[in-house]
Amino acid sequence: MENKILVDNLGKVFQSQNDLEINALSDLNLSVAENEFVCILGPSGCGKSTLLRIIACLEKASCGTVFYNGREHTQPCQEIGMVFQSYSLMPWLNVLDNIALGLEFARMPKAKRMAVAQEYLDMIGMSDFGQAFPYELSGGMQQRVAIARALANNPDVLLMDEPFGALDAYTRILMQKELLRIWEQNRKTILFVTHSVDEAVYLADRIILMSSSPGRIKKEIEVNIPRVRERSNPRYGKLTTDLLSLLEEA
Ligand SMILES: Nc1ncnc2c1ncn2[C@@H]1O[C@H](COP(=O)(O)OP(=O)(O)OP(=O)(O)O)[C@@H](O)[C@H]1O
Repeated sequence: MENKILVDNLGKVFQSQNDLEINALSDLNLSVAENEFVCILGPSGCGKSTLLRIIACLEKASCGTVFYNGREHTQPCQEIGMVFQSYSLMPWLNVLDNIALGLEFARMPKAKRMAVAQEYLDMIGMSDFGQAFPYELSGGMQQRVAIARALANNPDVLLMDEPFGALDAYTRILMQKELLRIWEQNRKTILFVTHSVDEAVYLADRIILMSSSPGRIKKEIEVNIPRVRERSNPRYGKLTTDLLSLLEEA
């Protein structure tokens, strides 16, 4: 399989307010194949968000290179979409206009982009909320809209930074299923950051376990459990337990 994303020898040092150096990422090498679903799991502060932000070109690396489709990736682009931890909706736009925002930037005609936005609104189970404004929605609903907005742009690669962290358990499971359905139907490449071992085991083809100070890759684990994965499957339970103990050491 071809590499979609290749991260070569990446390092990131931040300068703190009191001029200390924070070694956020060091010696990081990672490849994500076309159509692969990769989860990044690791303790708080190990550099997961920084890694995603560098891949999206929202942050500069201190050293190393990111390649997209074999070419050095140096500028944010529509083909690589990102969903953040916080909802990041435009408060002055209603839900449909928020979802259609990227399509407007891409100069899609209004009628077409509204139809696409409605399609994704239906997908997230919020068909009747197109005219609502973000302040009228719960946190979980806002995050679903942010996910619909990212998907509506039809990116080739989707970078997702703990996108379901703020959702209630029931909605989270629904969204996980929905994301897998979309990924299988559209064969996207997904790099997904999560704190949840269960979420990583449910979603990923491969799990990248990171350790902190400095953030680096500790282990890569292929998840060879057929989908749809059942949480009652003993292999699911065993992998979850193994990952939890690895995380304790991370
Ligand atoms: N803009 C910044 N300036 C200074 N230090 C930063 C900055 N952004 C991140 N850091 C530091 O870099 C390290 C990695 O942060 P990052 O947010 O990438 O971790 P994370 O694994 O995503 O954490 P969490 O799981 O809690 O979201 C942390 O020590 C953090 O304090």
